[in-house]
Amino acid sequence: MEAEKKAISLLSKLRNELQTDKPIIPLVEKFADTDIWNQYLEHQQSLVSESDGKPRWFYSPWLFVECYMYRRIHEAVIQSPPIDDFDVFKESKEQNFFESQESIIALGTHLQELLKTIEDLDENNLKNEFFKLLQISLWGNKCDLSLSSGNTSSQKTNIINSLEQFKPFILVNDMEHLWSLLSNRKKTRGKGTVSRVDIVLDNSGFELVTDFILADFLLSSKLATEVHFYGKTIPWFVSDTTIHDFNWLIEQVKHSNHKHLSKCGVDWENYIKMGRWVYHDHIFWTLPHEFCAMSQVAPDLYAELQKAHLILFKGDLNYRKLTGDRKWEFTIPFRQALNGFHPAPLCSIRTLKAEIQVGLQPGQGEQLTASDPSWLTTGKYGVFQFDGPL
Ligand SMILES: O=P(O)(O)OC[C@@]1(O)O[C@H](CO)[C@@H](O)[C@@H]1O
Ligand SMILES: [Mn+2]
Repeated sequence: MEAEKKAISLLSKLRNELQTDKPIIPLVEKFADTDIWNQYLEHQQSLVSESDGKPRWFYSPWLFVECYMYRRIHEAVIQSPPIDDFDVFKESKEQNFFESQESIIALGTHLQELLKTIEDLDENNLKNEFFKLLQISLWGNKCDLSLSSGNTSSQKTNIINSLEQFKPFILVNDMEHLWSLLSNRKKTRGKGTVSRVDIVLDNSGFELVTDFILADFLLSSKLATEVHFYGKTIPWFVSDTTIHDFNWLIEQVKHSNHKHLSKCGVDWENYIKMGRWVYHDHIFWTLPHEFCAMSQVAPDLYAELQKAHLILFKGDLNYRKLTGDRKWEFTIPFRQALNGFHPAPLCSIRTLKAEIQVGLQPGQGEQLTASDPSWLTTGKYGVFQFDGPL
């Protein structure tokens, strides 16, 4: 109880600092990333020219203060042993999973039915199935909990039946490039060679299930021989996946009463045991840095990503970090916004929740603003935005 009281008082202090636009202060508790964070704060400070020279909550870049807020929430917890491994968002993440049960069962059933005949599917049918599961993973990204302020944001209807209806809302659709890349590699790779797809995960719960379904299909269709996942080391943007969420979800699926779903769970656990699915942790994902800084700030992670043949970046926050969260013109090419970040061919799979979008056709953004003024922030629109080999 003493520890809880302490954590709550630290959180109240944080809320007060935020609400009254106090200066951003350095982190105090020693943790793996404390020094890098404090260096970054100093760098932000050097950019401020006002009289007291301190970055403040209301006048600093949104990406930076938002990441800082989640890092400070974590600091309040690690300063309060013995509850220092407490995940303040655990309950809402689990609730999202349970509330999406029907939809999850429908997806598990769809996958298991598909796997029965996958060996006999011709090229065209395989491609159609690939596109379906990509779109499911895209719309799964609607279900994040930070946009809804931690309120329920589960998937209640069977998403498979809605794919055609949602298609007009895909603003950039590079799915064909993904297919060409993976199917050409499948045809030309020699026996025993690897095709590796890396997925930079976003939200736990329903979205993570859609990512697992896609990853299972990638192996079962032989479009990939290995899938590597990247999660967050600390609780992040409410619903983001940690190793605990990753393992918890597979356990839940495995112990489901539904035979198709529990089969999914058994298979997924086996993929992990066999090293065909690999989970990676790295503190870089919970730093405020944009991805073009990765090769300098986290060269080991950059080198790991370079081993992939394709990297899928899930979600809105990853898109903001890919593009530096800048006020780009809507028509600027995606590659230009990536600003030199190119560990391997990559694709952002993201529903739009923040006021940034690049790579649109001339006039497309203006047209959307006229017909649907909140198009950038509601999660109603989505993109598959690919940046191919250099
Ligand atoms: O990355 P995700 O889960 O798709 O979205 C995270 C998000 O909801 O959090 C922020 C709002 O707090 C926005 O950047 C973004 O829309
Ligand atoms: Mn998220």
